[in-house]
Amino acid sequence: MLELKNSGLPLYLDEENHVMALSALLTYGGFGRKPAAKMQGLLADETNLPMEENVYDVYRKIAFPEDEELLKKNDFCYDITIIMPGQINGECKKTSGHYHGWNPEHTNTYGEVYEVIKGTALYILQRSDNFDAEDPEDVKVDDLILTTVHEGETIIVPPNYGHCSVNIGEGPLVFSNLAYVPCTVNYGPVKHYHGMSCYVFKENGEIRVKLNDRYHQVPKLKFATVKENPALGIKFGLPVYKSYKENPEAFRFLGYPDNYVDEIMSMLIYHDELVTK
Ligand SMILES: O=P(O)(O)OC[C@H]1O[C@](O)(CO)[C@@H](O)[C@@H]1O
Repeated sequence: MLELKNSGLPLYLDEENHVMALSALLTYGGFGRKPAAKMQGLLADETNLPMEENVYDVYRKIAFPEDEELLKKNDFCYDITIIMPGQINGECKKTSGHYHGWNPEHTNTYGEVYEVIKGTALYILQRSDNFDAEDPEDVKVDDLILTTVHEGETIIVPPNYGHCSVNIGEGPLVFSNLAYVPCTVNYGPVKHYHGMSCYVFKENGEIRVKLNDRYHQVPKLKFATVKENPALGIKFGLPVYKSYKENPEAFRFLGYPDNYVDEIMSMLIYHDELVTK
């Protein structure tokens, strides 16, 4: 069993089947699995799909009992996703991809915090101001950023961006999310276009990106990595769970996104090429 030290929590990974074990000191609210069968309609090539093969697991609402009250007060949840290693017909394993819904109290949708505990993540971030258009054919993607996040680093998924997590490393990708519970999730537009605006492949160890031609128009790809922002509780090397516990007020942006959009966007560092390692 490998201790998932970057989480700062007593969590352990079975290195053979990539199932996570939680110490009995922690409570958790449930577990969900997405095998390839449940990813149908989202993958680049679905020929001879290995239906039973696991793509990812999500462990929801992890906490120490003494922290449950604080999480409940802020309406936050801390979950862990494990994306399995490997590819399906060359495409790196990934989550379904979704947008967060609008909320009448805010101009911007909710963001969320993703902390890479083990492995290397590529987050596909795509902004659409009309993702909820009545006719999904009208949906327009205005910005597309492929953001690489290394082990021990954290990204704030910016408000208004649909997001999909891709495992580009060799082993499993383990990441946590700290998110605002009342945030609604919209899968429809991503499903309509058979995935996000691009697909990520690994061929002979090289990462390759292919645009999804079901989208009528895809903006120029941008490539990014991330930087920390202690004012928003994001300090690399300091587990998000711990950072939140020490300074819950720093994470106010999760429930009140409107005043933080520019600051969150400024945490992305742009590059000319995709960062793969
Ligand atoms: O399968 P779903 O619902 O898209 O969830 C995938 C991801 O979304 C989250 O719920 C948060 O955005 C994560 O917990 C998980 O990685």
